[in-house]
Order: sequence, then C-alpha cells, then structure tokens
Amino acid sequence: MQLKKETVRKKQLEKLTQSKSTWSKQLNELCLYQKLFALASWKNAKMVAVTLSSGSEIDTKPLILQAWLQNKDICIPRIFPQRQIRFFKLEKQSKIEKSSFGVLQPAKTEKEVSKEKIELVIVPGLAFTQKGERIGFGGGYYDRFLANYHGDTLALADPVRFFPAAIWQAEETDQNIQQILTI
Ligand SMILES: Nc1nc2c(c(=O)[nH]1)N(C=O)[C@@H](CNc1ccc(C(=O)N[C@@H](CCC(=O)O)C(=O)O)cc1)CN2
Ligand SMILES: Nc1ncnc2c1ncn2[C@@H]1O[C@H](COP(=O)(O)OP(=O)(O)OP(=O)(O)O)[C@@H](O)[C@H]1O
Repeated sequence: MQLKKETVRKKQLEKLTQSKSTWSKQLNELCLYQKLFALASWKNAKMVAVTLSSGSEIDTKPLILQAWLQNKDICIPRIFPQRQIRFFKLEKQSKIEKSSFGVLQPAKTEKEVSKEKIELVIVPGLAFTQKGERIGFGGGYYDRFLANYHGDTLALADPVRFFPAAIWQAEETDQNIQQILTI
C-alpha cells in the first residue's frame, strides 16, 4: 500500500500525541540511548548534530548531556529562508529562541558549525523504515541538508515511529538515513 507522505504524517502526528507522555515512551527512549552510546559512530564523533526536541519527539536532552559528559560538542539547527538549516554550537549559555513553527532553535548570534565539521547527525522524524526512509514535519529541511553531507547519519525510532517497510510513496529528493536504531 503506497500512501501519500502527507497522509502518513497526519496519522503519525495523532499516534505520537497519544504516546507523548507515557512511561513506555520514556522506557523506549532509555533503551535507544543505551544502544546509541554503544555505537562506534557515537563513540568516534566529536561534533554531533541533534535537535532541541519538544512535544512528542524523542527527547534529545539526555543525548546532549551525555555528549557533554563525554567531552563531545553538540550543534543544533536553525532554519533559514529557502527551507535551509544551518547548525550552531550549543553551549551552556547559548541563547535559544522559538522558530515560527514552534521548534526551539539557537539565536543567529551563536557560533556556526560548518557541515564538514559535523561527524554525526541524529535526524529527527515522525516515521522511519528499516532501510532508512524517513518522514519529517514536511519542510524538507533535512533532505536538503543531507543531500551534500558526508558524515554519519542515524535516527532513533521507537515502535510508534518504526515501519518494517515504507507504506508511503518515496520522493526523488528523499535522503535515506544510514542507520535506524530500534528497540
Ligand atoms: N526539534 C526539532 N527541531 C527542528 C526540526 C525537527 O524536526 N525537530 N526540523 C526538521 O526538519 C527543522 C525545522 N522543521 C520545520 C518543519 C516544517 C516547518 C513548517 O513551516 N511547516 C509548515 C508546513 C510544511 C508544508 O507542508 O509546507 C507549517 O506547518 O506551516 C518548519 C520547520 C529544524 N529544527
Ligand atoms: N533537495 C531538495 N530540493 C528541492 N526540494 C526539496 C529537496 N528536498 C526536499 N524537497 C521538497 O521539500 C518538500 C518537503 O519534503 P519532505 O516531505 O520530504 O519533508 P520532510 O523530510 O518530512 O521534512 P523535514 O526534513 O523538514 O523534517 C517536498 O515537497 C520535497 O519535494
């Protein structure tokens, strides 16, 4: 069954809202973090790109704290015109704002990190498949960013976000994620 991405996105948003503040979401997250921290791509990365999560997204705060404990650097995206994202170093004193869409992002006065310096991107999303196909919020921001990115990419998929195979139609611009961590 090949649905439109938009259809699956809406369904996923409903499902994710329901599981938002449950114990099982948190338990799944803990399990995913532990798997992540054991990976070579995590261990070897000095500069890791993550989002500042909110709402029903996988909570990224424990990742950020663990990275800092391990002396890694974190950078977070800010949105720009033409549906672009650029990453800025997250520091303890960084100024954080809310974008028009409602996601948290760094102020543009923070220090920008060039694409070449980012060794691992942890990609957010609403749905992922085993093969690394992905549905996000629909801005195409990560597809554009990843199109000419050469480091490692991975995503954390709890059971609500995970599909063995795509039930949606892929687009030519879709960028697959290298590794999907599941429970
Ligand atoms: N926490 C977090 N931060 C993130 C992302 C994310 O998924 N999670 N992003 C991941 O990419 C980027 C922001 N993503 C965005 C995605 C959509 C729209 C947006 O304007 N959406 C339109 C509808 C899109 C359309 O159909 O054209 C809207 O709701 O008006 C804005 C930002 C960067 N920061
Ligand atoms: N490299 C690109 N160049 C031009 N258009 C693109 C590119 N990548 C994606 N798009 C377009 O952007 C729109 C949104 O893409 P898509 O539905 O894949 O977003 P998403 O991956 O779910 O969102 P996000 O990455 O922001 O979380 C689509 O119409 C897609 O064709």
